[in-house]
Amino acid sequence: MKILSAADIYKWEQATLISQNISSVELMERAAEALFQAIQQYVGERQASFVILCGFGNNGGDGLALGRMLHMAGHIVRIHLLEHTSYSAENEINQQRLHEMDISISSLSPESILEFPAKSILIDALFGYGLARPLDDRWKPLLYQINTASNPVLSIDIPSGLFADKPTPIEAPIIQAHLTYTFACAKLSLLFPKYASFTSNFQILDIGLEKNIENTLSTPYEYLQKEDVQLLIRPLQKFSHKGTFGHAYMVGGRYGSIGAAILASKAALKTGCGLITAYIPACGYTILQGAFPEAQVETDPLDTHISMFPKQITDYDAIGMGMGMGTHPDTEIALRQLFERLKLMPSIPHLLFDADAINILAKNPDWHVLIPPNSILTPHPKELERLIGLWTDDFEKIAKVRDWCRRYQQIVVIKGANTAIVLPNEMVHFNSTGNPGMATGGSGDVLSGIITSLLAQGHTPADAALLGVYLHGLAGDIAATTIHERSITATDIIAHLSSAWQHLQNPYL
Ligand SMILES: NC(=O)C1=CN([C@@H]2O[C@H](COP(=O)(O)OP(=O)(O)OC[C@H]3O[C@@H](n4cnc5c(N)ncnc54)[C@H](OP(=O)(O)O)[C@@H]3O)[C@@H](O)[C@H]2O)[C@H](O)CC1
Ligand SMILES: [K+]
Repeated sequence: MKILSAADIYKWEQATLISQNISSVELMERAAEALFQAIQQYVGERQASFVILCGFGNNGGDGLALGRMLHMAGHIVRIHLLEHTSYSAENEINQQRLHEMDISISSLSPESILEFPAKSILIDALFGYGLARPLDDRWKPLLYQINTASNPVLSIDIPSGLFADKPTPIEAPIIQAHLTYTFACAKLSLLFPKYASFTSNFQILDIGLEKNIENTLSTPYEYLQKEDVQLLIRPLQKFSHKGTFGHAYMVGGRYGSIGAAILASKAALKTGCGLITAYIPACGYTILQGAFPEAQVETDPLDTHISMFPKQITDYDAIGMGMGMGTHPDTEIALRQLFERLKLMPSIPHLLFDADAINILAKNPDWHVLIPPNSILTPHPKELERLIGLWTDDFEKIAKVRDWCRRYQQIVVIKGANTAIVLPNEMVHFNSTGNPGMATGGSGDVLSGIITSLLAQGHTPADAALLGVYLHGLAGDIAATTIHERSITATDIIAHLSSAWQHLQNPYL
């Protein structure tokens, strides 16, 4: 699914009105109907109480129309409307519809002192994507009352005060929504860690905007969903043997963190590659063989860390390296020598660099040009910062990574909530699966194993990164259905990979 700018969503909306021959009030009614259905689901069977805070534009219009529908369904509804010199036409029509039904509207100003009945749900319909500049300090008292109330806050389209597609200064007043119902497509700001306190959760509501028109709007940003990744799966063949599914080589571990290599290797096998060989320092031999009999194990001549890469390393289909590897100077030299060898080879395996492999690369900026094109780097935010330097906001971070990927023709997977996969063509895919419980030690090692496995199975690097990230998040989401998010471990993610495959390949789920 595309992630569009506010300007493009407006174009999409206007072109839909013409192509479907409907009025903007009818489209607003459709949007309110979608909101109403979603909120009915949120409250369940019970009668609920709502306080709807409406602005003077179409975001406010949505709130007014929703208020009418909730009232008609028997809920207790209080509607507040910002006093203003002029309202949008659709807003006025919806005010009129409420008057005709004798549903009262109270006035609201930035100075209002409000009382929210206990257990009522607050609906934020103050500003949507029409926000033209950050809200000024005059709005602070009103937004403070909403943000500090114990009531749940549901935002319509976007938390009021937040720009959809450009940086918002976080010292400006912004609604802190528990859940945002956003129309037609995801918005960039809903996906960025910097705004997480305003947008902890969101749900996309389909309001029937014309698909053909969406296809004409171009954007470098995509929201990665099930239907996108299903297209990337390579089918299993009846006459397959273990060689068909590729041989992955997992390089990592040092004294004290052999577990990282075990997790990555297990995840690789569970994702479906035919064979895996782990290359670890000698101290890990017994541990790895004991923990994981399916793996083949090769060891470095040194006991504590990796000091060389064996000659045959280039015989494998894919190599994932760096998990728990450490940055010992010997390891650094070994990596440099590997690059020299790769340069001389006519064809090389697909490569994934994680954790300490990235830290070594960050320490040596002159090596960046040596990383073979189409390699995958999977940094967490701190590793990314070491690699590309600081950024002032998430928009700049993404711009810097896009620049990096184009310049070096590499794929960067920025790990975190809504992991972003940035491709050499500068497309950015934000993942839709995963949960906070996955921010746990070893989760990244599992992701490296999954992606390396998909590379070994013959997926292109871009497909392996997209499918791998989605699958990893999905396994975590399925784990969270039976294990509390706080208790999810990396091993649980591996244990649920099989269900994630089943879910992904089942069209009815
Ligand atoms: N996506 C869709 O297809 C649909 C979306 N809908 C809803 O419409 C809103 C967008 O509505 P719009 O009227 O364009 O804008 P807003 O309601 O967000 O607000 C616009 C008014 O706010 C004023 N404004 C802007 N910035 C500020 C500020 N910092 N302080 C005070 N006032 C501000 C602006 O006036 P200015 O001239 O002063 O800029 C506008 O008057 C969208 O988010 C959806 O909720 C449709 O209902 C259905 C289809
Ligand atoms: K809003």
